This record gives sequence, C-alpha cells and structure tokens, in this order.
Amino acid sequence: MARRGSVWLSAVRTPVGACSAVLLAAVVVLAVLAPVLWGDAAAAIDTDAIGQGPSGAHWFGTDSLGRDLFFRTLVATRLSVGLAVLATVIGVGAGVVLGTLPSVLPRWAGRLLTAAVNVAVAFPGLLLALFLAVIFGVGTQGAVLAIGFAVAPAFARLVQTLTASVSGRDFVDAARVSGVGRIRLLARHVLPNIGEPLVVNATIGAGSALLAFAGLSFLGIGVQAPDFDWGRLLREGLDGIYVNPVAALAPCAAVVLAGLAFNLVGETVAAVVGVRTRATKRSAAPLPPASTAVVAEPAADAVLVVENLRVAFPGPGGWTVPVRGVSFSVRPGEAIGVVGESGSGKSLTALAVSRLIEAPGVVTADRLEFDGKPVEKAADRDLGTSLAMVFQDPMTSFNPARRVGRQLAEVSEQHHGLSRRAAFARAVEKLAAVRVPAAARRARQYPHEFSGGMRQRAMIGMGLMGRPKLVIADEPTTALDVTVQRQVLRLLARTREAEGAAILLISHDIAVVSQTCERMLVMYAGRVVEDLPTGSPAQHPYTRALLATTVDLDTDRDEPLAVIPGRPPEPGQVPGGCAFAARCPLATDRCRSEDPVLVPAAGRHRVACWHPQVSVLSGQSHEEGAA
Ligand SMILES: Nc1ncnc2c1ncn2[C@@H]1O[C@H](COP(=O)(O)OP(=O)(O)OP(=O)(O)O)[C@@H](O)[C@H]1O
Repeated sequence: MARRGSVWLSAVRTPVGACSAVLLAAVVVLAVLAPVLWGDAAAAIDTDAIGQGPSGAHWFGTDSLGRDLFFRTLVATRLSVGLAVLATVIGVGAGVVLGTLPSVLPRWAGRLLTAAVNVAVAFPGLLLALFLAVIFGVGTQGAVLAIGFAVAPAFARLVQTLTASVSGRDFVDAARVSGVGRIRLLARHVLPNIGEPLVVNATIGAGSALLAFAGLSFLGIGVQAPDFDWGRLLREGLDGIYVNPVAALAPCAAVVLAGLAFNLVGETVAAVVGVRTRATKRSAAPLPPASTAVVAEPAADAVLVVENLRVAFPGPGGWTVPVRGVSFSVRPGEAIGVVGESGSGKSLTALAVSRLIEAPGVVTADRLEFDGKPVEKAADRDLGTSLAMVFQDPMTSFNPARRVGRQLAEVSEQHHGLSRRAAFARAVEKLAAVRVPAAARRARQYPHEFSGGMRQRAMIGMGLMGRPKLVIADEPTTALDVTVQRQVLRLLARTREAEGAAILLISHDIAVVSQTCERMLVMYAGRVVEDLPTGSPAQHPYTRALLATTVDLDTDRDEPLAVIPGRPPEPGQVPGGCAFAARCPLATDRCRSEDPVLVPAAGRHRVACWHPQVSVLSGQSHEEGAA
C-alpha cells in the first residue's frame, strides 16, 4: 500500500503529473464550490449592464441579460464536467457489457453482437451522438444518453480486444478446466486483468465526452435554459463575438483546460499503472546484506563471472529477495549444472545473467561480467550473438505468428548485416545442424507445426545463429519425453564441442546434470550451498539429500522413496542462520543462528555448511569444519 502511494507520489512529481494534479484539483474544486459561492452572482440579471465588454466590475463582460460571464463560466464547471463524467460512466458501463457479452452468449449471438459493435465503431462518434440525441430527445438527459451510447461501441471494442488477449492465457484455461462457469470466469479472472487499461482509456475518454457535450449544447440540443454549461455559454457568446470576444473565448478556454485535465490525468494514470516499473526501478531496493561467500579469483578467461548476485522484487509487505548473493564463474567450454528444488532461484539467476529480469525486479551484483565486460553495459548485439538462451517452453519463446526460419534469420539480419535471403539460408543450415528433418521445408513452417522436441532444437538452432560463448538452458528437457530429452542433451553437448560454447544447464533433474556437466551448483533458498565437480562426493546435507531422492534403475523398489522432509522457505521468510537448518538432520544451535559461508572445501569444491559431510557412503559421520 505504502509502495503504491510512493509510486503515485513520484508520478505526480513529473511535469505531466504535476500539471494534471493542479488542473484536476482546480476543476474539482470549481465544480464543487463555484455554484455554492457564485451561483447567485451568475444568475443575477442587471438590465443596466446588458452586453458589456470586460471591465473591472465584470471581468469577462456580461450577456444579453446583464449577467456576469466570469461567474457564469465558473459556475458552468459543475454541469459541464458532471455531465461529461456521467456520460463516460454510461459509455464505459455499456461498453463493458457489450464487450463481455460475446464471451457468455451462445456463439451465434456473440458473433452478431460483435458485428453490430464493429459497425457502430465505424461511425464517427459525434455523428452517432447527434443521431442518438435526436432519438433520445433534446435536453440534458437525452444528450447524456446520446454521448454515453455514442462512446460505448469504442469501449466495447476495447473490452473485446482486451478480453480476447486475457482469455487465451493459461490461468483462464486452468480455471475453465476446473469447471468455473463463464460469468464467474469473466468476473473473477478476466475483468480484473483488464481493469487498468480500461480506467486509463475511460479517463482520456472523459475529455472527449466533455468536448462532445459542449458540441451538443452549442448546437442547441444539449443543456437547455435556464441551465447552462460551457457549450451553451459559447453559443450565446458567439452571437456577440464582435462586441465582446471574451464571452466566446472564456467557455472555449474552460473546455480546453478541463479536457486537458482529463487527458493529462489519463496519461499520469497510464504512466503509473502501465510503466509503474520505471518509477520503481529508480528507487533503490533496500536489499539485505549479501552473502559473504568466499569468491575465488575467477580464471582470467572466464566467460561468465558472477559475484554476490542478488535479485529483489517489491511486494505488498516490502522487498523480497529470491536470489541472495550468488557467486560462481564459468570457464570457456565448461558445462555447469544448476540444481535445487523449485523456487530456489535457479531461473532468476539465469535471467539476471541474460539481463532479462524485468522491472520492478532489481538486480545488483558486485561483479556480473560476460565475456570480460559488465553485462549491464554489454551491447545488445554482443549479447544477442554470443549468449544463447534456451527456455523450458519454446512454444512461448517463438513468435506464433512468424515462420520459424524467419525468426532464426532475424538474428543474422540484425546482428551480422546479412541480406534477407542469406540470413534465411543460414537459418536453414542451422536448423539442419540441430537435426530438424527437411530443414528447408520446416523453416517455412510456423512454431505450432513443430513438435515439442523439434521446437526445442530450433530454439538451440536460434542460439547458434550467432557464435555463442555461453548457452544458458533453463529446464530444456523437462517437457520432453526421455528419447527426445536425450537428443536435446546430445545436441547441447555437440554445440559445446563444435562451437566451444560453455553451457549453464538448469535442471530439477540431478541425473541429467550429472551426465551432461562437469560441475554442479546446488542452490537452496536463493543461495549456492554447494559447488562441486559432478561425481565427487557431496558434502552439504542438502546435496546429499537431493542425491538420495534421485531414482534410478538401482533404486530398491521395495523401499519407500526417499524424500526431503519439510519445504524450502518462501523468499520473504528465510530464517536467520542456515536456511536449510529446519530440514537438516545434522542441524545444531549454531546452524540456526549463524549463516554459513560458501568456502572452499578442496580444489574448486565449495560448500556452505557448518557440518560438511566428508564421508562418501552413508553420511553418518560428519565434521565440524568450514567455520
Ligand atoms: N517476478 C517475480 N516477482 C516476485 N517473485 C518472483 C518473481 N519471479 C520469481 N519469483 C520468486 O522467486 C523465487 C525463485 O524463482 P525461480 O523461478 O528462480 O525458481 P526456480 O529455482 O527456477 O524454480 P523452478 O525450478 O520451479 O523454475 C520463487 O519463490 C518465485 O516465487
């Protein structure tokens, strides 16, 4: 709540925000107070001062009955703004109903309604308002309804588009599959997710409604005497424009200023809800102290150096830090696996390295260097060609609307300056290199025409379009069957041999990592708790427990499957001391109070534990060490 308040505060401090706040405050204060303070002065008829120009007594002059135009302009604020807001509320309400109905009506009725909305949208708004004003009847009520229903089709169209974009999302499908009814689905899952853009558009729409209302009153089919709004004042002022131009200009200026107030408020709201992230990024995240891992000086030619990497996100109760000081380095051509239970920070570490953490997430590190340069400063071209990223679900990584070959070719067009044709030929070549059969034909297909394994290989092919020095593969085989899984792992190994690329392989599957990598980083609660050569005996009780839960052909099926009791702590609730202590059979008071540091055990083996297990076999013996 406090964060949201501070984001609004920083938005109001921008020039646009400050102007919108001042203008809106002026409009609201006038709308509330002007009729109370100056209602009588605005209505007072003075036959001695008919049709006068501006003077000390009447700043904007007087009208044909000698009424003061300055006070009338101020008093008209309430009706002009109030009716515009009312018309907008009607328009947005009708728009939401018309826009959401197609998703609850039978298909034919929904289509009919959508077609009707599309036809109405094609009509110019003011023309539609005029047409409806005639139908609803001349007068304030008719004008409000006319403008409300005239803007409704545009909002209905917006709602339809936003609804369609949310309806395809996985969480809506999940709710649908779990039997949630259509109306509830709409109310609970769809509408809350389209609320923000709708509010922004409604605020900007209120400015247009104000203008439309003034237009109808000007034409004599809006507000009727004795009531008056700015449109009506403008019409009356126009009759005597050669005698007193201020009489016409004052209501015009009022319409422009109030319209500007609505539009600027819309812009500010958009900046807060849409680009809230930017405001957040600037404010420094109050990060907790970093892990004090003992960082060995990385090899001079290390392709990736990560020291004290931290990733934080703002939450309702303050900042959470899911990655709390991760340090490691990767040598050229080396394959390193990252393992750990779900939520341990593996993916965030990979995303931070690839500069893919989106605001409001904040990444800090003592050192975060790729290929000898700080990642933050690396040019997009360098990262694009020498760092390849393979995601778990390549379906969401490929653009579904573009052919696979063209997407691969884009890398070479962008970064190598190849012509369209040459880049496409290279894409076909790379697809063939990653064993996509009939590569030339497949390159012309869309991602949905590929099988899961083929898409994953195409994704690796995309990484090979440059000359990758590091391939980061985040759970690249989790969604694949065992045979395809092997193909993809072999392909990664071949890429390593052929291109000399280092591999950072993130996986839940410790067996996969053991087969593919020579080193393994074990992560727990946002930290690396052990960094060991694969095959060498693990010393951290967590790594040993993970290894014990691995099922293979030698696992005794008569024995119950091994599990690690308890659950890892949530990022915001990591206890003091060792984060694993609550689940560790060897934990002592020291573990619960002092956080162990990642220190060298032997060679490049590092472990963060007060009681590292040096025995290979049963894990029964343990040593006090590393203290
Ligand atoms: N954008 C975000 N905002 C807030 N918290 C996040 C965000 N992304 C991830 N987290 C949290 O950070 C923690 C680590 O997430 P991460 O995806 O790195 O875990 P992981 O080890 O890769 O897990 P998995 O194996 O399930 O993918 C999780 O608890 C997650 O809830």
